[in-house]
Amino acid sequence: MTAVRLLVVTAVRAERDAVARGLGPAAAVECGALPGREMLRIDCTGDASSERADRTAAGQGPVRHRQLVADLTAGGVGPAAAAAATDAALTAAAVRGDRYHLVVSTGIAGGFVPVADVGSVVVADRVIAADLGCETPDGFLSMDCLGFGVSEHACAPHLSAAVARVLGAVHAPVLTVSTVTGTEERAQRLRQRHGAAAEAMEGFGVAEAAAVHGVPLLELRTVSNAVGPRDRAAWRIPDALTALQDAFAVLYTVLARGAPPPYV
Ligand SMILES: O=C(O)c1cccc(C(=O)CC[C@H]2O[C@@H](n3cnc4c(=O)[nH]cnc43)[C@H](O)[C@@H]2O)c1
Repeated sequence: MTAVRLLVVTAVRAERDAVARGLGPAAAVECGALPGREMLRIDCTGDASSERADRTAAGQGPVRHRQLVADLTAGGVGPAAAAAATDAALTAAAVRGDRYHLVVSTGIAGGFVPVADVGSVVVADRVIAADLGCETPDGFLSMDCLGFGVSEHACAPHLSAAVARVLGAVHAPVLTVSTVTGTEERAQRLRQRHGAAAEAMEGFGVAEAAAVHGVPLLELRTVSNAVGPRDRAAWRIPDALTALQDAFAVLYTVLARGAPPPYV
């Protein structure tokens, strides 16, 4: 079976480590693929995942798992940091002649309640740069309206739909913002303009780099807070990190046992 090579980009280490726990139990090793950047590598097909295959297949005969090698990086908060980290990793892989099959942008997010409640999982069908453009008296003009490029990227349609189905997740647009929404007014404006399920700060940056390299994209978010008036005390970050870990355990089975790459 073809080995799947995966690049996972989070904003912070707590998210990266939750992903590593979900993809485990194989140990993550520092692979130092890039100067000045930490990269964890997990080969999910070691002895430990053979045990997992045995558990999964108990009483059903042997189930073969595709080899899955995941590189995990915490690229920083915001679309610029995310784009830089993703491009660096994709360029290094291309130079090594060892290209990735899939890039996953992931972490916690704000949810547009009730489409995505706190504690829920969102898999993007597309990522939208929601505050990159021009504010005018007649409304917001996006990058494509201005003729400066695109303002959204599609995620791998079949894969993202399959992952959402298996996870029981919301499958809808995820916004990328440089400024976290902190008022009901802006939340309503974004809700009406895009019909999105969640907002976060990195997806579009990851997507821009992935598009340049021609690598398919997934964005998977777990909801730690409602989009709207700032209420830090209501954030459920530990729960969202646990949900992220659980979601990646499921993603592992989809990638290791579902349709092989190329992802479409
Ligand atoms: O201190 C605050 O009030 C505050 C409010 C919202 C977000 C933050 C962050 O530090 C979030 C940064 C981090 O988490 C993702 N995230 C989570 N929830 C949201 C959200 O509602 N809107 C945008 N981003 C969110 C984001 O991707 C960043 O990586 C602090």
